[in-house]
Amino acid sequence: MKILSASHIRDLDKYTIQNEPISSLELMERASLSFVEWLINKFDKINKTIVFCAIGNNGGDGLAISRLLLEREYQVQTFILHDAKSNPTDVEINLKRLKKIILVQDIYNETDIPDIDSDSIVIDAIFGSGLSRPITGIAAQVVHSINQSKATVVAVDIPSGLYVDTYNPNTTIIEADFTVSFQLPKLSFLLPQNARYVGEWHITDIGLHADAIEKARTSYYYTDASIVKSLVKKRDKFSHKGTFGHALLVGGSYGKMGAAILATRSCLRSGIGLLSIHIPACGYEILQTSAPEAMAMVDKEEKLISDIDIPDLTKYTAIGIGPGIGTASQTAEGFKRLLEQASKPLVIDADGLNLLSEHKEWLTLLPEESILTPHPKEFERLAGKTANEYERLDVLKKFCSDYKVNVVLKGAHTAVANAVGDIYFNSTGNPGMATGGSGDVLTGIITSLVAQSYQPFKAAVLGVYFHGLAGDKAAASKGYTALIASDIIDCLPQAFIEFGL
Ligand SMILES: NC(=O)C1=CN([C@@H]2O[C@H](COP(=O)(O)OP(=O)(O)OC[C@H]3O[C@@H](n4cnc5c(N)ncnc54)[C@H](O)[C@@H]3O)[C@@H](O)[C@H]2O)[C@@H](O)CC1
Ligand SMILES: [K+]
Repeated sequence: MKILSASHIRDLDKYTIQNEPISSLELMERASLSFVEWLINKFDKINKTIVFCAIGNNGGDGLAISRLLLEREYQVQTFILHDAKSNPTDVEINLKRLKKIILVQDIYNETDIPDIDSDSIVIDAIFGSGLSRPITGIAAQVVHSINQSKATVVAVDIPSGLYVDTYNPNTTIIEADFTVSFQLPKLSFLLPQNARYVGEWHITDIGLHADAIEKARTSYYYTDASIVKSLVKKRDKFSHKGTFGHALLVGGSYGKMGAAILATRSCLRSGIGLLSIHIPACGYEILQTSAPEAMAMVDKEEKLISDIDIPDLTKYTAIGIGPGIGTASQTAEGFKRLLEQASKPLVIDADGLNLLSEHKEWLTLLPEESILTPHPKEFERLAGKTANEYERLDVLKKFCSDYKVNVVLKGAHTAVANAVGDIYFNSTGNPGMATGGSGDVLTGIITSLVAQSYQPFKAAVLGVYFHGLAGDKAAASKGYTALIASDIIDCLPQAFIEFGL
């Protein structure tokens, strides 16, 4: 799915109205109906809904939603905030329609704000995608009352106060339990700093024109099943193991062989033809017993990786380095030599990233299209601190463009960025995956896909998606608390099978 800016959304709206064609009033009705259907489907029992509307189109949705709920015999109380001057026509019409059935209560000042029962559902239709400045005055007081209440809060399109795609330094923002948004996800939903405002978010299809969505230009995408289907390559019956590449993984040190093993096993489970792994001598038996399918090469050092003295690097179709290597000075030297010798993109994780942060001058040695997979803290060490997550996206784009690399910025909606400024946010995964070894598993998957000749950026997007999907399948049987990294590997087969792979 595409992620569009506030102005693109307005254009999409206009295009649909002109070309479907449909009146703006009808479009508002369709959006409101999709919200009501979601609401009724979600909650078995609805005691009472309290709808707060302002007088923009988001408020218009709220008025239409109130009427549609009343027609379905739900108990509804609707309040309208008189904050702005003039009402758009569609809002006027919806207000008149609603006033024929119930008394719509006005909010002019603080004493007009109702008490909010804890067992009610509050529908936030105060401001939507048209919000252009921080919320102040009576609207701010209403937002605070809603946030202080114990009621379940459902936001229409976007929590009031949040901007679609830019940072709002003002914190007068609705803290919704659920956000039901129209047609496409909004950038702000995907940034962890907004999780407390957005809650659990859902998208409803309101039939905005497909041609306009297709034509809209954006650099932000939400990696869903349809994007994944368009990127994966099926195996044909004449393929042999040479078709699926030969990967090299460099990992492990004394006490951290587990990281190398996890990357090895996930690489094997992601379709690699052949896998060699360079490990410290102490890891030889561990590796040969736990992953007999991989070929082991040992370092001259017993406990760590030093000289990654690999005769012919060109025979490997991808090289992954980092899991469990540590940051000892001999390892740093070996790592630097590998950077100098490698001509194909590298996949770099964990201590590989720490070594890069300690030696930023090595960043220019990275082969083009290499993939770096940092956590936010690791990224901060590489690229510097930012004031907020919107600014971090700009830094992410600049970093990728400066060094001509791909970065997988790990988090709840992992962001995969490339050198031309595209960012794909992932849709799979769960909190159970925040556990030791999960990142090593991801390194193995991405290395495997690059080795199978997926273009590195696509390999990263797909690797992140399948890693999350396998994690979701693991969580379905193990739950979030008990989930460990090996469970993700065990569920990779199911994740690939789901896409006919
Ligand atoms: N995008 C779509 O396809 C559709 C959008 N609809 C609804 O329309 C919404 C967007 O409507 P609008 O653009 O009218 O804007 P909003 O309803 O989001 O409200 C903004 C209105 O308040 C004013 N305003 C902005 N910031 C303010 C502030 N801090 N304090 C007071 N007033 C402020 C603006 O001038 C504007 O009139 C969407 O969020 C959605 O709910 C739906 O009705 C139909 C389909
Ligand atoms: K809203």
